[in-house]
Amino acid sequence: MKYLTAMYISLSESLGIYTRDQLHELLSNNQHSMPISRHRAAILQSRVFFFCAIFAVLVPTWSLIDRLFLPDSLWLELVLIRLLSATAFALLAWQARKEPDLKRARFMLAGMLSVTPLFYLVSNHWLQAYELSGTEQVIAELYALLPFVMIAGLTLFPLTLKELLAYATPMLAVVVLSSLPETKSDIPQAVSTIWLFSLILGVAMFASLNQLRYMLSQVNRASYDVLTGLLTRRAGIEMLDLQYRLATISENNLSILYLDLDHFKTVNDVYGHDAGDVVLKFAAQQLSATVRKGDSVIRWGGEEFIIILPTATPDEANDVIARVMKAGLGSRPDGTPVTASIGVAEVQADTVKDWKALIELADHRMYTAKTSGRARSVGIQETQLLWPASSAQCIARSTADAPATVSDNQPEPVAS
Ligand SMILES: Nc1nc2c(ncn2[C@@H]2O[C@H](COP(=O)(O)OP(=O)(O)OP(=O)(O)O)[C@@H](O)[C@H]2O)c(=O)[nH]1
Repeated sequence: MKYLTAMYISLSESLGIYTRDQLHELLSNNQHSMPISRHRAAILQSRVFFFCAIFAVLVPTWSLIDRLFLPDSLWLELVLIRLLSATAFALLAWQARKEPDLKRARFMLAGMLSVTPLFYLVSNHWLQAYELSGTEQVIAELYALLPFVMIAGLTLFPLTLKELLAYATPMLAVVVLSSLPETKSDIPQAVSTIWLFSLILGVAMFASLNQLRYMLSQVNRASYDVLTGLLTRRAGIEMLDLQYRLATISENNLSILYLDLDHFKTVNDVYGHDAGDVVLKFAAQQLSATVRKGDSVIRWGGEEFIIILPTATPDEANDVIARVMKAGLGSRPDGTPVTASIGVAEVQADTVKDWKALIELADHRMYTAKTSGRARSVGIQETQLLWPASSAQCIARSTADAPATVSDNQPEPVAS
């Protein structure tokens, strides 16, 4: 038992699994965030493209070798399936160049991994019908390596355990079926083939999971802001681009809120950067907790946030603002509420040409909210005062009255 526990620990460490979530991320893609799914789709599709393009050329080219060493009738049969396989690979390569999409990527990979076992089953059937010897025999033996090559190829794709099992099981079935011993003397050969295949499969799964783990850590690092846990600007741009395109294609609305915390600099200046961090972190948590599941909150800059609200109408965007108000953004170290100026823009009423124009518009409206006295939102037609006018004035006053510097040992901000 001790030995098994030690093995489990060392396996978890080598796969970088330290939390339950990390384990779930490796088991299935249910908990993968949008940036991860997008990156994985892009990697899978680009690799499927690469290998299918190579196989589309290599598979028919190999028939020159068959031509030299195999009987004519067998060569003709093999050419036929080589051409069919090459066509399938070329089609897959062509499809894999389309926009990355996880469903499509998995489908392409399944296609790629099925062509070779099918090719192997048919070629094996034909090869068995001939009495081959010498060089012919050697060439025939090379065909038997095809499933091993394919299973080893899994190492090149960052896959979850569920996907690996789904892809590997049919291949394992093909190998078991084609190795079934006809006589007692064939048993050792069959066992060693299946054993070798299982070993390579185990190593391939480990390598694939390791690659997924590495990809997850890289994407998470680039996509999530360390302080707030929100999407970084870089990941946010990808999300905006995607959501804008989805809204245009589906003719749905898309609203965005551009929030900038008011007089935030003074928190840093007066109470120190650490206190500023606490205020920022709390405000970010409040925003995340307020939005719906499909919405995204981005840390756009220092104390600037963008909330993407797919399909939201202006009324629904106002509902989100009302929820933000109800939850509050926390308090500054002096007890005054954290307020924000918000610019609202939307795809349908604001006729914009792309997501950049949408952001510019929301930014412009946020700036209008700032210059109109802060603590309010500005949309296409309306301006709403969100916090009582006294809040913003009070903050402005306290900013002016605040001592020049205060030690870092200030009371932490209190959630409102
Ligand atoms: N503590 C902390 N401060 C940050 C962080 N990122 C940016 N800031 C600070 O946020 C402040 C932003 O200040 P300004 O853009 O001048 O705006 P403001 O004081 O909020 O005033 P208005 O936006 O005009 O209401 C700067 O002092 C930055 O140093 C961060 O990660 N942590």
